[in-house]
Amino acid sequence: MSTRQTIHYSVIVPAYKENGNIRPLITRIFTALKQYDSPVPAEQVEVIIVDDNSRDGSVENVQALQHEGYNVRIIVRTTERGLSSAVVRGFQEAVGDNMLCMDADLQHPPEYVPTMLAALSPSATFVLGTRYGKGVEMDKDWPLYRRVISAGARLLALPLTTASDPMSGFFGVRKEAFLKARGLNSQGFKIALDLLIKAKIAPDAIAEVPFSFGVRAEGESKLTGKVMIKYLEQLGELYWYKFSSLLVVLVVFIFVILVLLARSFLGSLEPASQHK
Ligand SMILES: Nc1nc2c(ncn2[C@@H]2O[C@H](COP(=O)(O)OP(=O)(O)O[C@H]3O[C@H](CO)[C@@H](O)[C@H](O)[C@@H]3O)[C@@H](O)[C@H]2O)c(=O)[nH]1
Ligand SMILES: [Mg+2]
Repeated sequence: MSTRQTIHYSVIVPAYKENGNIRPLITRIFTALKQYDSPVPAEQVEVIIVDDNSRDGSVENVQALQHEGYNVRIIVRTTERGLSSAVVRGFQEAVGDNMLCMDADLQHPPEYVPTMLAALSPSATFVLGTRYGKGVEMDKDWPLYRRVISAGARLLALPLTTASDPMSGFFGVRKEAFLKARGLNSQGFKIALDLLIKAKIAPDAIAEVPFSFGVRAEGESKLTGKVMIKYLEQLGELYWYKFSSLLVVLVVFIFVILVLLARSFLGSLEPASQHK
C-alpha cells in the first residue's frame, strides 16, 4: 500500500455525472502504469476525482475501487461548481509534485498517463497533451461545429502563448509552478491557458505530447454557449493581464514623444519671437 511519502504523481479528474466512466478510467490508468515499460511506477500515483455532488453513484463506485486496491479518492464539492475551480481544488489537494489533469469521459486516453506524468521535470514544468501535433488528428467522428469552435478559440489565444493547444484539458503542471500562479480564473473551462499565462510558464518549459482526442464514452458534454461566453471573458482578462503593462509603456512612450515634439516645435518658434 502506498503512503503519502511515496506519492510523487497526482492525477486530477474533474467530474460531473461521470459514474459510467469512472471504473474504465481508473482501471485503464492503473493498467497502463503497471506495464513493464511504464516510466512511472503505479505505487507512486494517486488519482483524485473532484465531483460536484453528482449523486449518481460515483462515490460508491470509487469506494468499491478503493476496496479493490486502487489508489483513488473522490472529493465531493457541495458549495462550488465548475470545471476550472474543480481542477484547482484537485491541484490544492494533490500530494504529488507532478500533477496531471484529465477528463473523466475517456476522451483523454488513459494509456497516455505514464508518458504525460514522466514528461514533467524541474525544467519541464508544464506538459500539454496536444491535438495538433505530428501524427495525430481529431477523432474523425468529432462534429464539424466542434472543430470550428476549437479552431476559432485557438486562433484567439495565439497572441497569448506559443503552446500549440492551450485549449486542451489534458495537461500537467509541477506543483511549484502551480503555486506561483496568482488570481487564477476559476469560472471558465480553460484552466491550462490561465495557468500558462499566470504561472508565467516559459516556452521552453512546456513539453508537448501529441494525442488523438476521442469521442465521449458515456454521458453528455458540458460545453454550452454559456461556457463559450465565459471563454471570451477569460480571454479579455488574459489579454489585459499580459498586455496592460505594455500598454502603459506605450502610453508613456507616446507621451514622451509628444512632449519632445512640442518642445522642438516651441523651440523653433523662439528665435522669431526674440526678433520682435
Ligand atoms: N467537477 C466538475 N467537473 C466538470 C464540470 N463540468 C465539466 N466537468 C468535467 O470536466 C470534464 C470535461 O467536460 P466535458 O463536458 O466532457 O467537456 P468537453 O466538451 O469534452 O471539453 C473538453 O475538451 C475541450 C477541448 O475541446 C477542453 O478544453 C475541455 O477542458 C475539456 O477537456 C469531464 O470529466 C466533466 O465531467 C463541473 O461543473 N464540475
Ligand atoms: Mg468531454
